[in-house]
Amino acid sequence: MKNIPVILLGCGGVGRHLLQHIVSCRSLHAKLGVRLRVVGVSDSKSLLLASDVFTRELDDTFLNEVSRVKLGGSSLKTLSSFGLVVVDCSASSETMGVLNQAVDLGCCIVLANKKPLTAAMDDYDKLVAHPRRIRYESTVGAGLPVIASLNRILSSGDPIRCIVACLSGTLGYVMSEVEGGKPFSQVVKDAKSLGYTEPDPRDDLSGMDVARKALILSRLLGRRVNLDSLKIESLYPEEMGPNMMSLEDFLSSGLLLLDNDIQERVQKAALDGKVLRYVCVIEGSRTEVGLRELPKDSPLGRLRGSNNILAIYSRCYNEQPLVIEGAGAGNDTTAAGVLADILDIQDLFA
Ligand SMILES: NC(=O)C1=CN([C@@H]2O[C@H](COP(=O)(O)OP(=O)(O)OC[C@H]3O[C@@H](n4cnc5c(N)ncnc54)[C@H](OP(=O)(O)O)[C@@H]3O)[C@@H](O)[C@H]2O)C=CC1
Ligand SMILES: N[C@@H](CC=O)C(=O)O
Repeated sequence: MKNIPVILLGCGGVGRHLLQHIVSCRSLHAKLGVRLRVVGVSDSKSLLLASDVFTRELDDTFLNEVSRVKLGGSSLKTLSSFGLVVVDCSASSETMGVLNQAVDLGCCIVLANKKPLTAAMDDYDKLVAHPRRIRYESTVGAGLPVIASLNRILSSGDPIRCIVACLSGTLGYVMSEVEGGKPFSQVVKDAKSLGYTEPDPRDDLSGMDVARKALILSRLLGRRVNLDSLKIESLYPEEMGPNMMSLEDFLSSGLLLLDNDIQERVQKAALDGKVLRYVCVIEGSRTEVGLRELPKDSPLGRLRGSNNILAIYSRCYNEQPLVIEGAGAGNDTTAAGVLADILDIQDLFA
């Protein structure tokens, strides 16, 4: 039996679901000859570690208790009486230090968190220096096989010319719901409660979350670019940003101020038989993300709900792109993608 020690950073929607998946897949993993030994779990305030991370693990009853405590909105501190793959399911840029140390110690890293991969180029280089030891499939398209497919194309020497994609579950859901006449403010809140948005939905509405995904893909294609070189369209004005307005005020009053503008844009597009989609284009040295008016019956225009779609053009996929489409957000599917990443590096464990 292979033992894979795991430390989980971040135990919110995705992290909690991941723990539940790990516990419920015990018999499946046993058949595969693998055991995921969760030796540590952290939230923003505490780190729970098994008493000896080399020989012990947090047992399943305790992992279920961790999920229950986090579902109830409490801090892991409440369980602190109770010690490798380092799994980052936080949405924080502050995990970079721990991840760097993990790299130095030769640990494996699995990320749902996009921020470490979109930090400065030097930090990125260090993180991905050992490609066999890092997986980050869920950072783009949640559980969809986006990174794996791109890696296969690239490793076969097939140059990727262009990627056109809708990469935000939140913005996909929001745009297709407002088409049906629902107010923008309402559907953004719905997307948050469905687990599609980032902890602060302004990360989605500013285009920043899509830009991070676009940057991860651009860097995967070998481009030495940073976030500030991307063209990004925000759906709200600067004065509603996190530095100027609290999240509570944005959700309760700021969002309402955006309803009319979005409705007008949706109606204007509809007059020409078009719909609005938040699109990412990576072509040559250009990487940009923003709202586009697209024909209703185009592949991107037909996209519904939180689904993502990517069309990849290369020498082999020239006229007809390789298309990847499916659920692109949600705690469950994201956690499943993270779990698959952990299993994907099982060959590195005895
Ligand atoms: N939901 C989705 O559809 C998808 C999400 N992702 C990514 O998954 C990640 C997690 O999302 P989600 O679960 O929804 O977010 P949540 O806000 O629900 O959870 C984030 C967790 O991270 C913890 N945390 C915050 N800062 C730190 C830190 N410095 N060290 C350790 N833990 C920390 C929080 O602690 P506390 O509980 O104390 O606040 C919380 O437990 C995000 O990066 C997101 O972009 C990726 C693809 C799809
Ligand atoms: N907030 C993101 C979640 C996945 O990365 C989205 O809406 O796509």
